Amino acid sequence: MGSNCPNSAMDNAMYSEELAVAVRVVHMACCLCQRVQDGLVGTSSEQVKSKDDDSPVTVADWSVQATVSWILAEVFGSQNVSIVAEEEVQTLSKPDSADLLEAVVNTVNECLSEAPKFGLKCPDKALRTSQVLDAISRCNSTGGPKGRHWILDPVDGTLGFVRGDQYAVALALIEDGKVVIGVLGCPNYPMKKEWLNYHNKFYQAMSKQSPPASDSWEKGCVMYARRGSGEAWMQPMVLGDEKLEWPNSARLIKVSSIDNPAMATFCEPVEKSNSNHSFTKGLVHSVGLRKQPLRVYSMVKYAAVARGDAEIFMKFARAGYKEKIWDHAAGVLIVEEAGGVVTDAGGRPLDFSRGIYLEGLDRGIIVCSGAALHEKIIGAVYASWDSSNL
Ligand SMILES: Nc1ncnc2c1ncn2[C@@H]1O[C@H](COP(=O)(O)OS(=O)(=O)O)[C@@H](OP(=O)(O)O)[C@H]1O
Ligand SMILES: [Mg+2]
Ligand SMILES: [Mg+2]
Ligand SMILES: [Mg+2]
Repeated sequence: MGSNCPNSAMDNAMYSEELAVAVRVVHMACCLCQRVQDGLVGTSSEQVKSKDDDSPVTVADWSVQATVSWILAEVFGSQNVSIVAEEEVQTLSKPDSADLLEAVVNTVNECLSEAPKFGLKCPDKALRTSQVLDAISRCNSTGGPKGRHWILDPVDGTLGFVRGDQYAVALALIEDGKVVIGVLGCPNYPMKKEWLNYHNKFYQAMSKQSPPASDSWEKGCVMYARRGSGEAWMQPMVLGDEKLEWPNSARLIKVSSIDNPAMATFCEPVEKSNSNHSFTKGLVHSVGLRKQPLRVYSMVKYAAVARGDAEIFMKFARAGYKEKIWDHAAGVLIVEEAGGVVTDAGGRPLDFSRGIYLEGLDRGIIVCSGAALHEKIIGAVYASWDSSNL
């Protein structure tokens, strides 16, 4: 997987600066999110808003989008950078959002002031409100089949984020419709799965051990991959107050080698409204999976498959829902380069070339550690679809 790119050597040289900047800015974003989440959990916060579709958005979502947008424009030149990202400024610009906007501006400036620790340039002076709003609203590209586009989900799994649980920062680069770089920051997904927080459900399902006593443990991680390299990497997340020297240490990650369904772990979205749990229950049963599903917020599900903590991730959204490219681009590339297989339920690769949606997606998304499990799942979808009422 992933090594079928004919120009891999050339591509490696071509994307090295983009990858280095993307990894660094995702580390910065992870620190930002961790600070906001620490301040959010347990408070009845005014810092969480509802969007038109009732989904949550927070200070962290806007602040990460502004920070990443500002850094990419600074390094590559704003006229050269096209960014497709989730958030808009409407809610933030409303008169009754003045406090929220102030919190975003402060959060962005605090984060950007730390850029030099990550080997990036910080602004000469703090950004003004209008500059922060510009940075957010500049991310209004719609991608497409030609040219380079950055794809950003500033906080994926915002629901998990506000609940003090798993979430991810996802940044990818597509060129001519193909994902060429993927970076996934997972601030609550420790380097070792045994260290998952004892209070979260993911931990309870995966581990029976106590979390480490030390507070300097590697609580979060950042994963990344470059198309065609056949390699995916993971670094410990850097805590904001630590002395840091780049390059950060990275270790190779690989998908699991388990291909026996009875031994395999399957993950899926937490919310029933985001994926049909009863349909996957039937599939899982017919394929012979025995373990309870791991319900995890966000693209941490891709991360879990990429580093071998789980073998399968499936998502079947309700009919009519169109998956967005920022919810998948980084995760798909990292899983593929780590040796896994990602397709729609018809067995076709996901198409990132057609704007902000994964147009033409056949029913759902199937992510597997290997071809054998993947074939079994696709076969089971075919066998059970007609009777599923989906
Ligand atoms: N109705 C519906 N159906 C399917 N998918 C939806 C739906 N609504 C939202 N979303 C998108 O799901 C993203 C979160 O997906 P997850 O797999 O993490 O789901 S869950 O939070 O674990 O339930 C979530 O990403 P974020 O908004 O970045 O959190 C959404 O883009
Ligand atoms: Mg998302
Ligand atoms: Mg999001
Ligand atoms: Mg959202």
